[in-house]
Parts: sequence; structure tokens; C-alpha cells
Amino acid sequence: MSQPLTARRSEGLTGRLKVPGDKSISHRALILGALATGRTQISGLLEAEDILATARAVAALGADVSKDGDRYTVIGRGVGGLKQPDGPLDFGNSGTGARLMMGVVAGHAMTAEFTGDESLCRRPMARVLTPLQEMGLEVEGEGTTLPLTLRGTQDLIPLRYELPVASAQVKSAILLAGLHAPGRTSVIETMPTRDHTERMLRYFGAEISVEDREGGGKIVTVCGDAELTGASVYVPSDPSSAAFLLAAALITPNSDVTVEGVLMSPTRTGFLDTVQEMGADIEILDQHEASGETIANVRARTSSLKGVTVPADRAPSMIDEYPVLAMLAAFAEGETRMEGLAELKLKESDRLAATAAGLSACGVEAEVDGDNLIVQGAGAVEGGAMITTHMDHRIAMSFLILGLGAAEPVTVDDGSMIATSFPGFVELLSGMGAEIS
Ligand SMILES: O=C(O)C1=C[C@@H](OP(=O)(O)O)[C@@H](O)[C@H](O)C1
Ligand SMILES: C=C(OP(=O)(O)O)C(=O)O
Repeated sequence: MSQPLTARRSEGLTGRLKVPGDKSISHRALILGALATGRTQISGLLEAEDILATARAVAALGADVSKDGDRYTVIGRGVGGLKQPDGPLDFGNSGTGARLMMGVVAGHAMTAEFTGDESLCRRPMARVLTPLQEMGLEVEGEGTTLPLTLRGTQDLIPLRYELPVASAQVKSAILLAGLHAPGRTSVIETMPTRDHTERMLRYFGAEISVEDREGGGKIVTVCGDAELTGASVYVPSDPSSAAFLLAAALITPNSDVTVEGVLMSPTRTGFLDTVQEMGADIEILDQHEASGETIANVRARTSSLKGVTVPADRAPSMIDEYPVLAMLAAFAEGETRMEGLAELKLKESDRLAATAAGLSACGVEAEVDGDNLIVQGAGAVEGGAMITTHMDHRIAMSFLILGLGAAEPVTVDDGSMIATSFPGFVELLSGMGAEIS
């Protein structure tokens, strides 16, 4: 059932708030907890649909997942110790859950059916299946989209693989499979992507090395036949979720908002770097270390923005933030060029097309030129449109943010998918003074 939502011009957004836990770290904490021996305790886990699907999947494979207050506990079965699931593993809307778990299933002598919702069943899986098949995974039939039946093996072969696309999901699936293979499995990335898997693997006791690659990028190597030990994980606030609240403050008059405890990994801060280049009044406060990651409070105040060029090599560090950046570009003065975004066509929807179409409907000049998105900012936005979200949470949230600054209300056709990554989005914004209903 679709749930339309409308955002109206708002001002004076204020507050000090926390957004829910980081989605990438939450998936990984559940998965490594299931592959470890003993108890993993997770505080701050993101309780969104994508993560709950991963929790159900690891439970279906025999890990014990429970919740007490706001802490989750996973009792794992050790690397290679998971059991054949009784039914299909349904990952809902989540590319990360599906792709990372393919790496896990690859290393177990089991058959598992992977499925998901309409959006996930359109997304490409060959990028993960190809390297995993080189390691020994078998895929039933010729298909490369879900639903798919996969047969893993206890006799995986280690792999050295150069990623053809900059993808932390593909890197992570191979590293997770590599835990089961004898010898060393290496992933070579020419453009560094988020490094939460390698950090957390090390934290759980795996032998892992990260070297600089000649000519740029990284080589990540994991030693197989690994043993992981359960650990305590703290999940910081998700910078991709924080971006929406910060953007709302930047484009509405008289606003001053601080988001607390935000993950500041350099592999995730491209959005903050870019808005600062655009002239945003952003302050990074109280930066410190927590559980091996840097976190900080981020303060944003109403700002006059100017258009910029965002280079292709910044894409991995802000890949999920482009739709909301495009909204800011619409309120900026001048052209914003966002380059090298082929990957955005393969997310929950074709985000380049959905963003350009929605902006045009709101009276903003926007076009997709090959893999680039170009927005002509005019300092103000008309709005007054109904936006098609194509089952994409980030498209829904981005256009609601646009509506808070536009002259006329902006309606999204379906806000229900927001729960896949950011439960409480509407309530948090309403608490800041935004008009969304
Ligand atoms: O590894 C992860 O947790 C993620 C990696 C990114 O996808 P790709 O690996 O496809 O770039 C990102 O878009 C996604 O939201 C989360
Ligand atoms: C691309 C995203 O997630 P996933 O690939 O896990 O579906 C996202 O959250 O924007």
C-alpha cells in the first residue's frame, strides 16, 4: 500500500538530534556476529527493514539473534558453521544484505534461495556471482537477478580479484567468502570504497591486511580458514541519513541543526566535503574515536550555496547522498555537475533518471548527460509537483527535503519505503519544525 507524503515550505528548523545507526555497519555486525563463535553484542543497531531482513536471514542460517532493551545479541556458529535454511532468504529492498550474504553462503555446503522485493529483483547480481563462482559457488540456471538458488561449498578456492566497479558490497562478499577458503583472498580496488568490512573483520580477530595499490587504490587481503570471536559493537549514526537533516537546515531560513554522533569515516564524508565547497555553514564538533571509527557532531545552519563540480573519484565516498545533493544544487546559484555516476543507475531505482525527472517536475533545469547529472541552480525552487519514487527510499526522502524549501508543496507518491533505511524520518523532521505529513 503506497503512502503519499507532502512537504511544505518551512523555516526555523532547530534541534540537537541523533539519527538511527549506520546501515552498512549494522548489516556487517549481524553477519560477523553469526560467523563468530560466542556472543556479539550490538548497541545502536539500525532497526530498519533492510537490517531486519539481514537479522532474519542470519537467524534462518542458525545464528541466535535476540534483543534486550536497545541492545541486540547474536550467538554465532563459527566460520563455516551455519546451517541450511528451511526456506528462501528474503532480503526485501536491500542490495547490501543480499550481496554480502551470497559471500557467506558461498563458503557453506548448503543450498539457499535468495529473493527480494520488485526493486531488488531488478538489480544486477552478476558483479558478486562472477567472483564467487570463480571461488566455487554454484548458481542454478542462467539468471543473474533474484530470485536465485545458490549452492555453496566447504572447498572454496582463494581468489585475487580486481573489482571492475567501485563497490563495497562486491568487495565485502569476496572477503566474507575468503574467510572460508584456505590461503589468502585479495580484493584490489582502484577507487577506495567504504572499509567497514575490513575494519570489523580485524576487530573480530581475522588476519587482514590493507596495502596501498601502485597508481592509487587499495589491496585488501584476508587469510582463510579464519576464526572470528564475538565482540561488542557500537554502531554510530548513519552519515547518509544525517545528510537529509543537514540539507533541510541548509535550505530553510533561520535554521540551526546539530546531528550527534555521526560516523566520520573518510570513506563516507564526500557529502560534507562537497557541501562545504558549495559554501555551506557546516561545523564538525567534538570529533573523537569510538569502537575503531571516528564520530563527531555535525552542525548545519541556513546557507547561501553555489554550484560546484563534483569529481568522479569522490563518488564512492558519497554514493547514496547524490539525490539529496542534487536537491541542494537546485537551491544553489549556478550549475552543479556531478560526474561519474554510472552506479547510481543500478540502485533501488535509476537514481539519475528519477532525480532529474523529479527536479524537472519541480521547475528545476536538470539533465542526465551520460553518467553525469547536471543541475542548474537558480537560488529558489518552484515545487508543486507529485514525485514518482520507484520504490526508492532515498528518492522519497530527497524530494521531501526539497519540498521544505520550495515555494509550493512537494508530494512523493510513496513514503513507505523510507522505513527500509530511516525509520522515524518524518517524526524527526517534524520535531525540528518541518511541515511534512
Ligand atoms: O557496502 C555497503 O554497505 C554499501 C555500499 C554501497 O553500494 P555499492 O557497493 O553497490 O556501491 C551503498 O550504495 C550501499 O547503500 C551500502
Ligand atoms: C543503495 C542503497 O542500499 P542497498 O544497495 O543496500 O539496497 C541505499 O541505501 O541507498
